[in-house]
Amino acid sequence: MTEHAPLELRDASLSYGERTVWSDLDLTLHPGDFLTVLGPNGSGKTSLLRAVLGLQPLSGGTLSILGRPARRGSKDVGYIPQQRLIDPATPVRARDLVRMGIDGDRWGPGRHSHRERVDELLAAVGASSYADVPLGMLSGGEQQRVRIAQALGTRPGILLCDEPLLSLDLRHQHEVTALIHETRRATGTAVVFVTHEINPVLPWTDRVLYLAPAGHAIGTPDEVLTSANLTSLYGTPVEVLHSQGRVLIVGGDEHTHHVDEAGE
Ligand SMILES: Nc1ncnc2c1ncn2[C@@H]1O[C@H](COP(=O)(O)OP(=O)(O)OP(=O)(O)O)[C@@H](O)[C@H]1O
Repeated sequence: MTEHAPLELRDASLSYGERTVWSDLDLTLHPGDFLTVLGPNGSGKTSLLRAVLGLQPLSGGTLSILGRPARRGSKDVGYIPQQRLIDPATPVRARDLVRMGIDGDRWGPGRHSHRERVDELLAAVGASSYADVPLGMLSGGEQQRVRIAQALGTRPGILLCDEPLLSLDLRHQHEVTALIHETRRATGTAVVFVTHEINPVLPWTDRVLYLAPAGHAIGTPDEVLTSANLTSLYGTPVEVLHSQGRVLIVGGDEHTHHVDEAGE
């Protein structure tokens, strides 16, 4: 039996009406791969996630997940949304949210058989001690851990992360990215991580997909993040600087490359 890749795109393109967001995209993710998706506002990063989630059809080419077409609600795809703080008044507890990741969005009393799995998922993300606390009372970093546990509920082959670090401080950014890295090592889940800031995920990134108005580039961070490459992708001078293991991109659409507060 052939092993199917968690994600395969062949000659893929995505358009909204007349506007083509990206095209000629060829990409194969293997189990455990960590792909970081970068690009300026409007370059189609979210659209790529929506295509993998089965919410947005391609306008050309093919996309398959473990050998099957993308499908809305697929248990093969886990999704961690952008960090949004939850209403402090919500009665939903951490363990309820994680159970919804296993059950789908069905409410009602938890099925007893899932209790162990929920406990296991909460423990894997270090959230056992606040399993019964309402979500709205947790810190942003704690909420994001619970969302990771929820996304892993169905043991997905691919984990989509949509800027999950927004509004987290540096320590929590590091904890969340390290957790996602450990998860893909332990479970073989391939990771697609959309972000405006490469540095928090640079240590874990196997390959970068850089989407830009003039095209895209795929390769290791060293291959893709060069002044020559980005200058050609943006069509305007861009300089890539390296300092103490961090990457700083100057020029292009500068405001899309936040320099985190660790920068000197
Ligand atoms: N449903 C839609 N109908 C028409 N155009 C759309 C739709 N969704 C997105 N677009 C357009 O497609 C382009 C890509 O949008 P997308 O949200 O994928 O970019 P992005 O890289 O995620 O941007 P950002 O970094 O700002 O989140 C944008 O120009 C956007 O306006």
